[in-house]
Amino acid sequence: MIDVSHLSKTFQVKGKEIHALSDITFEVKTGEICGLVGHNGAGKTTLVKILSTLIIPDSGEARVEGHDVVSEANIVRKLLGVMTVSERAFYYRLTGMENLMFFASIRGLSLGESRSRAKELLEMVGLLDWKDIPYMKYSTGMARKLALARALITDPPVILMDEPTLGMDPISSREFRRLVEGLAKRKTVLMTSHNMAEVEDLAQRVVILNRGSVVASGSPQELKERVGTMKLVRTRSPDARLRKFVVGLSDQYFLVRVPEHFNVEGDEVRREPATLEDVFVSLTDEADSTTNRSRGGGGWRRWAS
Ligand SMILES: Nc1ncnc2c1ncn2[C@@H]1O[C@H](COP(=O)(O)OP(=O)(O)OP(=O)(O)O)[C@@H](O)[C@H]1O
Repeated sequence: MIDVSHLSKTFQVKGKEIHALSDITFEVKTGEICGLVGHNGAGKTTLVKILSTLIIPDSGEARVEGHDVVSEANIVRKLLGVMTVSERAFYYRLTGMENLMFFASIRGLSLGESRSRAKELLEMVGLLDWKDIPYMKYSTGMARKLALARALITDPPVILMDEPTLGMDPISSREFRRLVEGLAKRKTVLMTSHNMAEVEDLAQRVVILNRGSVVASGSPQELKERVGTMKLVRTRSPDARLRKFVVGLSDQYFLVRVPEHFNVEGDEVRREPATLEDVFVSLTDEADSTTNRSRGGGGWRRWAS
């Protein structure tokens, strides 16, 4: 179980305050997959880093299986499996098997235990045939599966995944989702993602972050019902308010997909129930490109070694 209560975190950059998280509250129950979504810079990674005990919040509280991530950080680390997109997470020249055995041994397993656990996990994620191949030969999908296997070494009750399927092809990411789904029955899973279809497919609970605040949370169904029906309208001149709803261009017209209650001048093309992507677009501001920093900061390396 993950319990986040009134959590805030501010960074100082060149004398300027960046409110990465402001008064965040939500919970994820055991057996649930929670999708954490938000634009670039919305605060997702900051939240995952706080839960992973890598950075400390300014105020509020976060608990993993009832343990405080700040005062009981050592206990929390043992309860977590963390999967990130960091390319530096594995040793390139070592095989999948050797990598997993290495990480198992630093988690305190004996050589024999490390070998059998590594084999068990490689089988589980479908990489047994690749166990003796160096990591540098792995495809993106295989590398992600190995990262999932590593997160599971100690069979932790809580799994945190930061954009786990980034860069994966549709078939690999579907396979990956089924793996996570199988796991999640016994665990608590929090994953960040920019892929709304993936979140809709996997998550029982969705938390939408906008500029560091929770703008909505609930099941995908609840959130979709909240937005209701969307209408597709052909219009000549979408004003600034409509910019984020533009889904295409046709001849001299813009196609905008807006919630039913929006007044838009133009011809209505069709109406459809809202998808999770519609919910996201409706409830969040446009992405702020200035917050799109490079990823994989030093903090994650603590999990990689
Ligand atoms: N170490 C840091 N120092 C200064 N500012 C930071 C730091 N980490 C994050 N931020 C800022 O905090 C805000 C939230 O960043 P965060 O990485 O949590 O967003 P995100 O939702 O994960 O974004 P993305 O989808 O691009 O990964 C951004 O404005 C970011 O620039």
